Amino acid sequence: MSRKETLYTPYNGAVLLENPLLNKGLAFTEEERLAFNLHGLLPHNVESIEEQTDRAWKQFCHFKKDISRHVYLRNIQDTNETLFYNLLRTHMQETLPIIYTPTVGEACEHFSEIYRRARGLFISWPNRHHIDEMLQSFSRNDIRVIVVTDGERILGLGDQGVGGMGIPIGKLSLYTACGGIHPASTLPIMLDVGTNNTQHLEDPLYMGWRHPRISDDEYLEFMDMFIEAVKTRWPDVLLQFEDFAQKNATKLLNRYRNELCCFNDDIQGTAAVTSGTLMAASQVAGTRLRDQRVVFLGSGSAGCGIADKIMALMVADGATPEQARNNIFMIDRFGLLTDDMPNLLDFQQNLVTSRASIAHWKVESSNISLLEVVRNAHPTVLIGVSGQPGLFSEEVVKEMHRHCPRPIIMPLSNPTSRAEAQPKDLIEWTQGAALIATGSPFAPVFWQDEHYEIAQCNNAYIFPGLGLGVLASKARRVTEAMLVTASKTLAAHSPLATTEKGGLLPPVEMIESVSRAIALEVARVAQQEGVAPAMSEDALQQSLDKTWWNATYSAYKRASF
Ligand SMILES: O=C([O-])CC(=O)C(=O)O
Ligand SMILES: [Mg+2]
Repeated sequence: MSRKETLYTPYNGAVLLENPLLNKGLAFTEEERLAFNLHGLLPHNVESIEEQTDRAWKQFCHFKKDISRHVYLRNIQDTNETLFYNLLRTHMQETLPIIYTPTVGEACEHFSEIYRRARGLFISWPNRHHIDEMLQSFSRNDIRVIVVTDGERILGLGDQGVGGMGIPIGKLSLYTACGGIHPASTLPIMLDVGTNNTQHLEDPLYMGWRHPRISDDEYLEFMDMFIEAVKTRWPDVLLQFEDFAQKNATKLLNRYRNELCCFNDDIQGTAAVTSGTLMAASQVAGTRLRDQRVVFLGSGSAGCGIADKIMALMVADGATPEQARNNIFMIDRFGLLTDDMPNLLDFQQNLVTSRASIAHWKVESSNISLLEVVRNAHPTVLIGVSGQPGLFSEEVVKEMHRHCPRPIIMPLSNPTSRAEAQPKDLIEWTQGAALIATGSPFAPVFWQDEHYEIAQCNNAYIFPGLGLGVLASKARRVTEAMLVTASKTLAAHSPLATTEKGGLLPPVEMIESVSRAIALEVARVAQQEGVAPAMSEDALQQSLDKTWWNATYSAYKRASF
């Protein structure tokens, strides 16, 4: 952990209090108040960060609605970031669902209503010829992590236009709260290329560019301009793509993955956390990963990203590529994806089921439903990435359980309102046998005197640690092997798999320590893969400690401009 250093700043008086990265509020000491002309601007008492956190926590509890709590927390973030992160770290379980999934979804939908103060960069299509200037004039030089969205597929809530900015802000809060990345080195970016959401377009309060979305070649040109500008301004930055529409997500990742250090969280982060959870669940169920039969409901870029990753892991676990392929079943709204279907998307081609291999199945029509797949394929794992609530019905789940003693069921769609099933129903329908992981947080289930922790299989278990590992090792790329090691490290921290108690994944209070473990492994693999400079183990540890930011105040001394 880094020691507190003295910070030299030229700012003083009200300007110092106005800067959320520098403001300490009542925690400015007597000497600092004198040196920085703060006397008179603050109430008399000097407080510790613990006292400030206590007050903030009481105020937080005073708000009853989640969205009001979100607005309150965001306000602290925009006034005093150190306090914000100390509050988050002190009350992780209560604050994470407010600042992140699920409440961040509501915050995106109501962004223009709840907006208070600017944060990050808004780059709109009409300003596309000034992207370089916008980045160059951005006041902080040492940006090391960017999360960017164009707001087109916000969680399972669709196109939120400029409101999508809530997601990069929320994700970066977790980079700091869970991954120890200094808040001054993070930057949320919203690429405003319009919106096709008529409700927003017609809303007089809507704050974004009021125009239908730019698409196709024009859109790609805009993205190219943005990426070029980022590469010029911050060539070593880690860029995370977040909540882009399915039609663009894979395309953009493939277009830029060799251009700069980047990854797509919905494709790769979700795949990594799901594979890690599946490894842990397989261990609990007493089965091998290579023997799982996995049904996906939802065949978009996220579902296919997970499927690709699981297939690769099955092969690493001893299956032949064909065996692995035959144990994966992808379903979209037209039913099971089969090799005779027209209009398959690029990333689906490798995942379709061959008609020949299922010729013996008993089905009613050529569109094979989820229930029919479950009846015929006898899956051991059911993964939901459909954005459609309730599709893991009682009939489907009971049918699955008839052929599988410990069904692994993951309704991953976010936010809570989009989950494919409610954990309490899954427990009841399977008489407590289901191993469950959801995308959004769910309370534990009590059923027949037993207590079941519900794991939150959310990419929040991966990206903060991945980011920390990339920064500490100075990695230039995010490779698949780095993501695999993140999954394995997460699985190794599963309470249920290692101690037979608790949930499939560690509680959120432990994300911080899990992130550190993931960071170390990611950094080691980055070196092995040759995408990070060689470093001794000691140097690596030191770099990790140095990168880690604690939410405590530095001592301030005056600097001249
Ligand atoms: O934000 C989350 O909670 C997980 C995620 O990336 C998504 O659902 O798009
Ligand atoms: Mg996302």
